[in-house]
Amino acid sequence: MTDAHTTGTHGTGPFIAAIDQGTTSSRCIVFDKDGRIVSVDQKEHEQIFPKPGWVEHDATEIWENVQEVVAGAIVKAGITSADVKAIGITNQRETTLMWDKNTGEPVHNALVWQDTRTDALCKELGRNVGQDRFRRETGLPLASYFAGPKVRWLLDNVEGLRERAEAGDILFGTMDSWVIWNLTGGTDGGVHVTDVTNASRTLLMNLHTMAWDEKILSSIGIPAAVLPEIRSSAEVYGHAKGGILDGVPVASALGDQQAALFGQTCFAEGEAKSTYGTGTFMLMNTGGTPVNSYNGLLTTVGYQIGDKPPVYALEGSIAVTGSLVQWMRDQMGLIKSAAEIETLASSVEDNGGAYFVPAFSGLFAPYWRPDARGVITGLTRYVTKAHIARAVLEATAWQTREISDAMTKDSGVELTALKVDGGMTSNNLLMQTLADFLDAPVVRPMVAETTCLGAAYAAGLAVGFWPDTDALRANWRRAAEWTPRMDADTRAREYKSWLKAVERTMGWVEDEES
Ligand SMILES: Nc1ncnc2c1ncn2[C@@H]1O[C@H](COP(=O)(O)OP(=O)(O)O)[C@@H](O)[C@H]1O
Ligand SMILES: O=P(O)(O)OC[C@H](O)CO
Repeated sequence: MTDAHTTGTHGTGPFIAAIDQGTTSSRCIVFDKDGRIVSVDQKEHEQIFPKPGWVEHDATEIWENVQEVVAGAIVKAGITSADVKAIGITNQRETTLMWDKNTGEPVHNALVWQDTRTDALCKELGRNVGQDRFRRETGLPLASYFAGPKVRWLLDNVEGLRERAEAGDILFGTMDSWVIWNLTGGTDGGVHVTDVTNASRTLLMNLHTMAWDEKILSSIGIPAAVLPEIRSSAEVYGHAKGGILDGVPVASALGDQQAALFGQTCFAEGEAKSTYGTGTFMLMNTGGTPVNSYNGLLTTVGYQIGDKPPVYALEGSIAVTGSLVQWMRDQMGLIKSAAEIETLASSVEDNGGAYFVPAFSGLFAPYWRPDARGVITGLTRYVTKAHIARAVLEATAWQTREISDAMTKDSGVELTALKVDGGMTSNNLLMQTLADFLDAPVVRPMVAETTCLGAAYAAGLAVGFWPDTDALRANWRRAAEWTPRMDADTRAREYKSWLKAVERTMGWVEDEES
């Protein structure tokens, strides 16, 4: 397992600690009042692939890692719990866990957001209940990506679980709920809560009332007794019990993509960010009313600060971006490190006619097609591995362009600049390609850890560490900017070829296989 240990400039206290429980790792970052990083600790966890399309995490390992990285970050910062005014939580979204509230033991590994085992169940629910109902009430298409069908799968497949759940012994939560419950005492009085952003990814929360939707619960077949209480994203849920941060208020929870929106200070309607990690997620703040999507985006909650009204967002989710680079490294052996893809792709002028659509687990936004699978198209003898490397980077940029087009159609807002963050943004060629394909500037902030920063900001607001969102805006500083250089004809021609390549992915998996 790889661990990252970074210690930045020490500010003067007090501080806010943020925990990011992500898909590949858990990390804890301590921030000072200027939003600067004081210390970081990070630990990866095992990715479990029991069958093709199935992805699981061991939640006990994750909770152990969380405790370790929290202690690591606090020790590296050279501070104590007295210096930490609040803890914020952010997390991989949709990943679904059920555990026994009397023992604290998970009943099964967590089912990860990428897991496609509920495809058939979603089709069945679509036939019985209707796609439109889910879209209308929850803002989401009925897809295996979301938590609700995963809960139903666990209830149907773990022996005796439904009876235990109906008897009130079992709790369900996304990773925010699991971390907060454990942090606040677990079996010794842990609080069972989630926030509006995480709840908005379950297919179970009504987007208009911000409450669990009883009709949907009964149509999926989930007993209300397992559900956490839905709270705002920034308020004190409880206090840490035991551990190095004993007594510190636990004061925020946000899904990681919403946390990045918050950390990028996209507080005004029309402001958008895109985060480039394992997958890529573009979110646009749409203000106080949910905007329906007619172009394959998700309507979701952006954040809610205490008792203020919720702020909504439109989201374009791309399942495979950074993980395609990992695939080139680990499965294909064409590069030795993720960073090497830039050197390889830069050794050629263009893609040599090749297009790579990484529909490895179907296509997410804007298509939502579980039957799609990956293709490399346009191959001739001319094409080298360098052209393929270029096509890999272009795939991320074109998928962003498709989502940006859908956002403009749904919101009426033209993208004037895109704020970016995440591991892939260290790739200059990718960032330039993105500006070229979007025909808009791409800007990266000084603090690239926007996910943790957003959770820290929300926790800090909840305890009065920062007075308001204006104070947070003042901390945002630009570190780099890429401006478009591609001529309009080339862009239009290339986009057309990309869209043709996307068509080739569809319908690969026959109904019964998917
Ligand atoms: N220089 C690079 N060029 C392209 N992709 C990169 C580069 N560096 C890292 N990545 C990709 O970024 C991802 C890691 O980013 P990160 O933001 O830490 O992801 P996550 O939070 O989803 O775990 C990996 O999938 C990796 O392949
Ligand atoms: O943990 P990440 O950064 O891969 O983010 C995962 C997303 O929250 C999935 O919806």
